[in-house]
Amino acid sequence: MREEEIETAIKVVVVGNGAVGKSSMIQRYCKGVFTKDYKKTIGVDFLERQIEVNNEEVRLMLWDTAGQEEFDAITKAYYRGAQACVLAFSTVDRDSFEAIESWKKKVEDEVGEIGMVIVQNKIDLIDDAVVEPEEAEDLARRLQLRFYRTSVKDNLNVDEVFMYLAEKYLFQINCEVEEPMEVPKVSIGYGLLNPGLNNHVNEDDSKPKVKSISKLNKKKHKNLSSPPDEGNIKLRPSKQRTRGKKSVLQTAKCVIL
Ligand SMILES: Nc1nc2c(ncn2[C@@H]2O[C@H](COP(=O)(O)OP(=O)(O)OP(=O)(O)O)[C@@H](O)[C@H]2O)c(=O)[nH]1
Repeated sequence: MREEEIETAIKVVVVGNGAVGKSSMIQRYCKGVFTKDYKKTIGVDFLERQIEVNNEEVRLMLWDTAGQEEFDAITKAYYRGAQACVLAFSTVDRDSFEAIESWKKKVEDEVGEIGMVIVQNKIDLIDDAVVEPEEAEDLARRLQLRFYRTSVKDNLNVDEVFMYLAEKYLFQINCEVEEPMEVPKVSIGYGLLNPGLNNHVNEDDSKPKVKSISKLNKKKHKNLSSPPDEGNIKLRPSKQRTRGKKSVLQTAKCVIL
């Protein structure tokens, strides 16, 4: 098989307290839109986007999970098979910041150690911030995770978050892609120093391929081998997601932090 025929599929779960902007982030990234309306996610939702990383086609499957504890039993079943994770909190919600570690644990309890990133969203509301910049940076340092500040509203740093996770994952499975961006694990001041970066919506640029699965509509979800209440969610992307081409997912040989 020629190398260019191989396509990688990465399951990314986006977790964090309610209303931190998880759904908005995924919608922004996959559809290029932002809406001010808040519609609580019930259970899980799913979108995907195909991107190119280091000349390699990568299909990102982004799983949007409900932030409310009442949905924990449902959402954690969907963590299984995840290869990367966004831990999100909001600039204007102290509780959401303090919950980051417990979100990390919830995901790791299901899937073990995977590539993760901490995201402080709603940085456009920095004037009303309830988390000191150093606190967030300290947390990221302590957990040894890359840290991004984003504004989904202003489309700031959203692409960078997912690109980082994709590059990190490719590095892990191929051991030949360079670790992205030679910056410390805490990527601070990014959005603040360069507020013009990516602050516009341009759907044509990204030409995302979007496939949505309505909330809790499991039957339509071709990626599942069994419904979540059976507690046995498995991704089978090789044929489904790669149109019959072999996935490189099984070829993992090395791990980096
Ligand atoms: N100002 C500002 N508002 C944002 C931003 N991102 C999201 N929001 C708003 O925050 C609210 C909650 O966003 P959602 O994306 O629904 O939050 P969620 O984390 O998916 O919430 P749950 O489904 O309850 O878990 C919405 O009103 C969004 O418009 C941002 O970057 N800046």
